[in-house]
Amino acid sequence: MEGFLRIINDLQDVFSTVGVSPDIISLPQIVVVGSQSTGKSSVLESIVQKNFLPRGTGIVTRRPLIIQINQDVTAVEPWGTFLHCPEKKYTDFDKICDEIIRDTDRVCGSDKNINSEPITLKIHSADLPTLTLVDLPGITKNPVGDQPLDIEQQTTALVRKYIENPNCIILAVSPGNIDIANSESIKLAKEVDPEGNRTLAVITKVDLMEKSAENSRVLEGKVIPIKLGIVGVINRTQAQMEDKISIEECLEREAEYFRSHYNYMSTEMGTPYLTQRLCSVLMQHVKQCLPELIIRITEQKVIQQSILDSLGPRIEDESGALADLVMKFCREFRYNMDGRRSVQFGASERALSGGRHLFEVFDSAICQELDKIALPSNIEEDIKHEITSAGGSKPALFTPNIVFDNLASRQLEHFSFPIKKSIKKCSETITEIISILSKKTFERFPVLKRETHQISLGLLLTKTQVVEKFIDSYIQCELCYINTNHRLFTKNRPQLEKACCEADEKNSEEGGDNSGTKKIKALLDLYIHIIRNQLMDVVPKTVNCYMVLQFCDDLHKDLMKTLYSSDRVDDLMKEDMLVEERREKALRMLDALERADAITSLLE
Ligand SMILES: Nc1nc2c(ncn2[C@@H]2O[C@H](COP(=O)(O)OP(=O)(O)OP(=O)(O)O)[C@@H](O)[C@H]2O)c(=O)[nH]1
Repeated sequence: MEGFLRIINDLQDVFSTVGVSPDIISLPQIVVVGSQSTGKSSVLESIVQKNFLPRGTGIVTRRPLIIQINQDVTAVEPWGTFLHCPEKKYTDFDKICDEIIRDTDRVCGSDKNINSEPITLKIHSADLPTLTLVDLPGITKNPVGDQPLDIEQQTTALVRKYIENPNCIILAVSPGNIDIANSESIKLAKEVDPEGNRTLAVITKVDLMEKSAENSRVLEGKVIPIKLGIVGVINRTQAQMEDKISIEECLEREAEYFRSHYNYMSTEMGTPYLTQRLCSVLMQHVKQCLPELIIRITEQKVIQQSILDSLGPRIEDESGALADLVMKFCREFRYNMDGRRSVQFGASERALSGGRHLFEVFDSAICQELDKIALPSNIEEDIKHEITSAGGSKPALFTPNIVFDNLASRQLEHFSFPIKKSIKKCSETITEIISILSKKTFERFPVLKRETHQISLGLLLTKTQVVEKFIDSYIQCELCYINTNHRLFTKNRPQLEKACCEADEKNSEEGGDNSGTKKIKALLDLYIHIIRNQLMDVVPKTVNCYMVLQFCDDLHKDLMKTLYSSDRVDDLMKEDMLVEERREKALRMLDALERADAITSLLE
C-alpha cells in the first residue's frame, strides 16, 4: 500500500520539474483549505510533528506548499529537502522555515502578494506515513494592512484551481470556535465536490469550542454531514510553543481532552487519528485514480511526440537543410502551378492549385476586362471627322485606307490599360502563392522565410516586367500594322459590307445617312474583335511562359546563388525562438512522461 503513495510522490517530483499543469496530468494529493488563521498550518505541523511553517500576522502562506512525506526507515532523524535546491539536506526544521520564507519572497516579492507557483518540500522520516499534503494561502475576506484589495478573489481563485482537480482530496479546515454553518472551506468544497466523495472535514480549536450538545452534533457530523468524516483536533498553540511544551506532550493533552470531553467518540478524534484517516482516504483514492492516470500518461506521450514531430527535429547540418528546404519550396511551387498540389487561398474555403487560381485570373480578369472594351458611343462622329480630314482641301471620292487604320489603331490603344491591370492581377496571385508556400515551408526559420520571400518576389517582378514589355511591344506592332488582310477579317468582311450597303440604300430612300460610316463602324468592330481574341490568347500564354515556367526554372538557381553567396547560412537557419522553446518544452515533457511511465510500470 505504501508503494502506491510513494509512486504518487515520485510522479509529483517528475512533473514538478517540468511544471506540468493539472489540465494535463493531475496527481492525487491532499489539499488543506480554510480561511485565514483557522489552524491549517498547525494541523500540518501536528501531522509532521515538527514546527517548520512560517507564522505571523496577516497572510503568511502566500504560495502553495507541497509537503511530500516519505516514510524512510533509514532516516535516523527526520530531514527535509526542497525541490528547488535538492542538494541541500535540512535536519534543522527552523532552517526549513527560513527557506520557505526566503523562496516565497523571491517569487512573490516581500509585499503581501500571492503566487500560484508551488514550493515542494520533501520530508523523510522513519515515523511518518507516506503522504502528500498541500498547504494553500488562507481564504481572506477583507484585506488588512497592505494586502491587495482583491485578496479574496486571488486566494479563492488559487484554492479553487487546486481543489477543482478531481484527483485531489479536500481537507476542509474550520475552527471549532465559529459556527460551522459559516465555514468558508466547507462551502467551497461543496461547490467543487457536491457529492462529497473527496472532502474530509477537520475542526480545529476544539479546546476553544463550548462543550454543548449542539457542538457534539457538529463533531458527530449531524449538523453538516461529511461523507468521508469530520475529525476534531487540538493543535499546539503559540503559548504552548513559547512554554516549550513538547509536541508529544501536546498530543497526549489532546488525547486526554477528547477522552474527558467526548469519550464516546475519542478514538475517532485527534491528530493521530486524522493522520491515519488521511492515509487510508488517500490510499483508496490513489488506487481509484491510478488506472486513469496511466492512460493519461500514455495519451500525453502520444500528444507530446506529435508536437515534436510537427516542430521537426533539431537541425544538425544547416547547409544541407537549407538546400533541402529551398528545393522543397521550388518543387512545391512548381507542383502548385502544374496542378499537382493545392493551397488554401485567403478566406476561400476551397483549396485549389496555384495553376488553377491563375487560370481563373486569366478567365475573369483578362477576358472580362478585354470584353468590356467596345467602340465608343460617338464613334460615328469620329468616323465622319476622320473621313473629312483625310480628304484634305479636296472633296473625297473614296474613303482612303488611312481612315480605317487611324480609327482602328486608336481603338486598339484602349487594350493597353486593362491588359496591364490583368498582368498585375496575375502577379498578385503568384505573390500570394509564394507567400503561402514560403510560410508553410520555412515556418521554423523566420530569417530564411523573409529572404526567400524577398528573392522570389524580386524574380517575379523581373518576369512581370518582361511580360509587360512583351505585351507592350505586341500592342505596338498591332497599332503599326492594321492587317485588313487578316484571314478572319477577309472572311467576314463581304457579309458585313453587304448588310451595311443594304442598310445605306434603305436609309438613302428614306432620306437618311448613307455616308458609309456604318460600314466602317462594323468593320472596326470586327477588327477589334479579332485582335481582342488574339490578346486573350497571347496574354495568358506570355504570363505562363515568363511568370510561371521561366520563373520556376530560375527560382531555384536564384535562391541558391543568393542565399549561399551571402555566407549567412547560420543566420538564415536560425529557428524561431518560439519553435525552439516549444520543442524544448515538449522534449522535457516527453522525458518526464517516460520517467512517469517507468515509475507506474513498477506496479504491474
Ligand atoms: N487554542 C487553539 N489555538 C489554535 C489551534 N490551532 C491553531 N491555533 C492557533 O490559531 C492561530 C492560527 O493558526 P495557524 O495554524 O497559523 O493558522 P493558518 O490557517 O495556517 O493561518 P494562515 O496560513 O495565515 O491562513 C495560531 O495562533 C495557532 O496557535 C487549536 O487547535 N487550538
